[in-house]
Amino acid sequence: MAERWSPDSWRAKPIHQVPTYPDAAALAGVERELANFPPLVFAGEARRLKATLAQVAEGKAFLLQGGDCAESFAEFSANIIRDTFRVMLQMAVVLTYGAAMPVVKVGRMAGQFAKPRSADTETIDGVTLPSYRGDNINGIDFTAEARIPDPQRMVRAYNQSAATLNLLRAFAQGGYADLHKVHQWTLDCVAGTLQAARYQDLCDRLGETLAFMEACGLTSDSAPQIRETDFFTSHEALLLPYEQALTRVDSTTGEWYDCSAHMLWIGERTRQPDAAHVEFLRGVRNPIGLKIGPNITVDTLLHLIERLDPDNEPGRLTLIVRMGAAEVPVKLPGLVRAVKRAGRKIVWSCDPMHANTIKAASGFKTRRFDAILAEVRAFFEVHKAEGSHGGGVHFEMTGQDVTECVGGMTAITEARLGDRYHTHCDPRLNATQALELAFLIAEQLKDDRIKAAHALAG
Ligand SMILES: O=C[C@H](O)[C@H](O)COP(=O)(O)O
Ligand SMILES: C=C(OP(=O)(O)O)C(=O)O
Repeated sequence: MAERWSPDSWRAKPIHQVPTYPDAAALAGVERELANFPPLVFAGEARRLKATLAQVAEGKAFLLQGGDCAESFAEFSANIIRDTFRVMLQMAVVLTYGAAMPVVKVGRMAGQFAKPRSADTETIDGVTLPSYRGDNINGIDFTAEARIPDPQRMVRAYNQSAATLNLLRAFAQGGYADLHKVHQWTLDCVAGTLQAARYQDLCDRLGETLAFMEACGLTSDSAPQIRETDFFTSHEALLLPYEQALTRVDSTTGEWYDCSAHMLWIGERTRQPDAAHVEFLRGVRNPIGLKIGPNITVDTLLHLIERLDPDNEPGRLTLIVRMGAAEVPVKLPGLVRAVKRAGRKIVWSCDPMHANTIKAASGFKTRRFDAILAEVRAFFEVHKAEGSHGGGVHFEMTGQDVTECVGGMTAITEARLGDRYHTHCDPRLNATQALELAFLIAEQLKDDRIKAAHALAG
């Protein structure tokens, strides 16, 4: 018999990585308040994303998921939102050329606030305080007061998410994403780099293609995808009181949707099959992601897939692999084979960020561009060898000119990390690095595509 689910059934399960709020009544008050707020997304949009991800699962589309490691109240402005959106549009154009298939754009935006941490506490100069867990939970300042979980922060995160989503919708549908404007998406901080030159070259070719299509009668009026795009939002569904409060019954289908974002994912640290986060997400009908690290076994993975996607619904489940380049060739093939043998229609995506975090001598957390690229390459190699579709990538990145990851063509060195290190948690690719990575991935996808076509032609 199917196990009963309700938006609060997670409360009876063991839970990891959640804060203890000192004032339970204040928390309950905020949960009631949020439950009365309008949903941030509506179910039909989440279903549209699921249908698009089904195309990815079938090998007919490619997923680009990216954005901040942790959104923050301090770094909240129209320019920051616009710049991340712009660099994602640029990456999508580059990847569309390489993969020769539609690119599904999903931002880690408009809700990506809560962070799982390796340790519950942090010690600086002999003082130990609770870890910072994201702006919707506590403050980043290293003071005892800032680190106390405050439920009012959820209300502020909701409002910031609503404003962010509003702007993203306007950009995506209001003319900014028109393919005739591709030249204008280049950010000032990227201008003058090799990536900018390569991108301009691509734009020129795209301009000629658009002119040709117009001459054939295919205009923005007859093909709206030329003047607007779909842009979806996602975040880790970590802070369950917030997620539950935004979970609503869809009036058209009678099904439950978590209306805080189109797509939600379960992190590597909270994917225990019988614990709260899996319990919560198994019951909502959004497309969902599951992060998997090198220690997952075939049995656990198949058990999790069964729990999260019992109907084997294409587009429902995206497995986001984050193992590190060295582990991918060892651990991933067996998982891909088992999933294939089980007939599961899932999306495979590569997160080359989370198993590649290191500490620089200066103390900054960083990631090496080469290690990130090596993991992406290893991921696609495995899928090619297994005859499966490496369907997407998942990056922590920003449109800002930060110096948080080392390497890439503009050669950010460890010594320069302190110049513009603004992340609230993990190091992000800057706009130039993100675009460079998109070009390198596009080259590989194009190469694989051409080789596959030749092989088919005999
Ligand atoms: O983004 C992911 C995690 O929140 C992050 O890697 C944890 O960082 P920590 O190891 O500093 O806690
Ligand atoms: C915490 C994250 O990832 P993971 O669960 O893979 O460590 C994240 O993507 O922010």
